[in-house]
Amino acid sequence: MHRMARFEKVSEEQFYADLEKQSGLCESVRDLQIYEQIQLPRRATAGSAGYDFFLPMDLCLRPQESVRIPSGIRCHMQPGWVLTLYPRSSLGCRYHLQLDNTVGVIDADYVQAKNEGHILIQITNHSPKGETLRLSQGSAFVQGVFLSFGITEDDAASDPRSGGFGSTG
Ligand SMILES: O=c1ccn([C@H]2C[C@H](O)[C@@H](COP(=O)(O)OP(=O)(O)OP(=O)(O)O)O2)c(=O)[nH]1
Repeated sequence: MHRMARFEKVSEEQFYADLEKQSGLCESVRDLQIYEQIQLPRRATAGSAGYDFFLPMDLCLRPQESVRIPSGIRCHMQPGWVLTLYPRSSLGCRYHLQLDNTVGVIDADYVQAKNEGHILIQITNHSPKGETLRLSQGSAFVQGVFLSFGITEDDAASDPRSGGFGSTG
């Protein structure tokens, strides 16, 4: 097994700055000191591929509602690796919970971005039965899998990354 990455929390300032931008979330957590309780992603079993990401706050998501969740997490990776994010199967099956970008792609150089590489996770509750999704703080809600990748023989990309979500055009 390759050991090529390290999760850590973003700074408290960065976490709350990104949280402030999410009006729906902020109402309920403004006065709570949730930064201290953020947990690093972890695997549930010795053979799991997925690192569970835990909710930094309680979540109530009505049918067809979306939210961008600041995970509080950044990830250092060695070159040649990418972290991919997917819904947990249990939530996908019951609520058809989806990442709005279908799969999250966290690049190794994102950790150097101006926002400290803060991993943001945008999800929508597509419940076919019109159920509201309620999860409490600390619940696992998505999973991250590390993948290795190759590049083309004539690849010459050299620009540094400064942001995410469309920052490179
Ligand atoms: O669910 C996600 C997906 C991406 N990102 C961050 C990490 C990633 O490295 C960066 C850029 O993502 P991506 O390359 O998928 O988006 P893009 O629209 O192509 O943006 P860019 O031009 O910044 O590469 O945004 C997240 O925080 N959460």
